Amino acid sequence: MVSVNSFGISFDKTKILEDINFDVNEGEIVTLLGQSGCGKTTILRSIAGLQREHEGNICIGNVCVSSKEVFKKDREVGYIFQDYALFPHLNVEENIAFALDKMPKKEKEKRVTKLLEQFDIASHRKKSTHQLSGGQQQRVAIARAMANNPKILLLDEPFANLDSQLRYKTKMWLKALIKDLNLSAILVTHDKKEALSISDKIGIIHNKQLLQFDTTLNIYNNPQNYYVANFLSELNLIPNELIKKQNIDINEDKVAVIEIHKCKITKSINNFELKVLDSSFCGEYYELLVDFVDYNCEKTFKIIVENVEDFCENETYYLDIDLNDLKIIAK
Ligand SMILES: Nc1ncnc2c1ncn2[C@@H]1O[C@H](COP(=O)(O)OP(=O)(O)OP(=O)(O)O)[C@@H](O)[C@H]1O
Repeated sequence: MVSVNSFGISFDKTKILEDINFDVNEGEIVTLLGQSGCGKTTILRSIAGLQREHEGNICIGNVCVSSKEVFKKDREVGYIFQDYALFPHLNVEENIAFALDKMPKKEKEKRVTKLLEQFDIASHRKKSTHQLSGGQQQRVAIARAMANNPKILLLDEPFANLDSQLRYKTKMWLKALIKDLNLSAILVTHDKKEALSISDKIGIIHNKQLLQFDTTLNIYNNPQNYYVANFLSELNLIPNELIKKQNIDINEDKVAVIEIHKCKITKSINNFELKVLDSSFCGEYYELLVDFVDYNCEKTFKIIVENVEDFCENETYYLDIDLNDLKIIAK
């Protein structure tokens, strides 16, 4: 288990993160989500012991690993870097063996062979890393991270360099590996779909803080505020004045949101009069960009339709929604 307690960090006197608290249990995949530069990698680096100057403490099992006296071998951490960080001057098997530098030679050879087979890269063992595809490089990086049988796996954007098909396959394969070995895994990504599909729990980082940390379903269904909700779903925002016209209570601290896929467009008259501003082709569907007549949307309001020929910019349409699908949440 990993336990991050009252963690905070500053660089050049600028606070990057403050009072971050979360736990990752065995067999659990936790994803940290947040905008670029919010501090996700910094948290991973601190857990791996690569960033020792920080506030608070980080414990792995019963050992508090923030102190300078604890060496990397005691941390039992495998780290898969965003760009894989393979050594270009070493071949595949040497890259993996590098993680086992203190092991006796015979034992090391056996372990490397086992890892090459386990991660399906045995036929590439003598290749240099630049002769490998992105997916193969990723497997070498994972094999190297797993070489010392870590209990904790840290993954920084591990699927970023893979095409969508390989990304999906690798994600499912990695999830099974983490569950089989009962590892505690922490994943960093920008991709909300990826986070939702692989994680047991999600933490959203914003403005130096961990805004919300919860199980994937809880955080998706009960977002604490608009930032969290908008990070995890494709949402439309309905102006508060229009909501009040439906006799729904809403104050200035709150906003009314609805998932885009729950919004339809109709010609039947209701209070949500719309004008179509633009449309764009998205492959299997079109996206209509609309706005309310007399009420300005703060954000772009999108509606998915199968066909754009039925809609023209100068005609009046109405938003068709089930009011039960509306969520009133904090701003
Ligand atoms: N060693 C360092 N010295 C100074 N500033 C640093 C250092 N490491 C990180 N930072 C700064 O801390 C902030 C957080 O960086 P970090 O890499 O953790 O963000 P991130 O959320 O992982 O970003 P991304 O999603 O773009 O990878 C950034 O502003 C970065 O410039």
